[in-house]
Amino acid sequence: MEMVVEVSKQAQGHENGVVYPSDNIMLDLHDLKKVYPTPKGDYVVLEHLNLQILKEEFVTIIGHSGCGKTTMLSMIAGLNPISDGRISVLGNPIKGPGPDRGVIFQAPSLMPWMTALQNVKLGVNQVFPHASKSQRKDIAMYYLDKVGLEGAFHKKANELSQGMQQRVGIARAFAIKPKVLLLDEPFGMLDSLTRGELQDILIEIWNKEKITAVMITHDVDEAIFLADRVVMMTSGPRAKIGDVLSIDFERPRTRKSVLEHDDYYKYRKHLIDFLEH
Ligand SMILES: Nc1ncnc2c1ncn2[C@@H]1O[C@H](COP(=O)(O)OP(=O)(O)OP(=O)(O)O)[C@@H](O)[C@H]1O
Repeated sequence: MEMVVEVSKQAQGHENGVVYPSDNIMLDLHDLKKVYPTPKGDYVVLEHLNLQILKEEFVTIIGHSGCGKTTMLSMIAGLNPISDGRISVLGNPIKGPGPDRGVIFQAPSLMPWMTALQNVKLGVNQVFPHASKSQRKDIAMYYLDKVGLEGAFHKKANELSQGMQQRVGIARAFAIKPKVLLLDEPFGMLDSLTRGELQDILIEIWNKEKITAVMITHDVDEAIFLADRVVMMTSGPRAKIGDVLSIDFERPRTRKSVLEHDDYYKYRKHLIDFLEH
């Protein structure tokens, strides 16, 4: 990724020795801390966590189970209070959830009695209250079409397979046109074929919409295939960013081209070595 360095010191972000011009930074996590009170006393999950994510970047997050990945993502989403430090979107500290950040969870939590279209329209109606009814419907249909659900607009959510429900979840998140998309193991419960299909759909829409994506995954291959950078978290308590790996494969990528690339096993080894130590 090309770095512009001719900016004043004050307007720069610093991370792992890399300097980013501030107008290129979408998300800034600064000295972030999270403490959960427990019956045995305070549990410090995250401490001194610093991470900057660039506009239009796709970042994947890996780390051992329980290190605090979901905690970090839910704090970015504004759904989990920050104990100390700061999270900013385009330089503005977040104060809670907002339509600038869309979230996709492992289970999409749709309204089961509503159709796919109605589920997507729920978010669209909230975010675009001044658009006409037909404009809002068009937005919802556009994204349902993009995720391959053109024939299932009027199916109730509880009549859809898990993979189809997650497609609705993806459509719903993109339809509110967020600046940042936050994904918490979105394909964790799906079979590998569906998982691959949805990865392709996700990348296609992300690429077209030019938004920033932050995705937690336990799958090292998925982390490499999707990301511009893979962020590795240390094990808790007091977890922080342990290492960051830039994935320099050209886009668009195919699984075949990635697997056949000379650097693929080097990247893979780097991530596995981190997780094993
Ligand atoms: N509300 C809470 N109160 C107390 N402790 C919590 C709370 N939520 C999470 N934790 C603890 O904080 C730690 C981090 O949890 P978190 O779910 O963020 O980890 P994770 O890395 O996303 O895990 P996984 O990969 O298994 O999903 C865990 O030890 C968890 O038990």
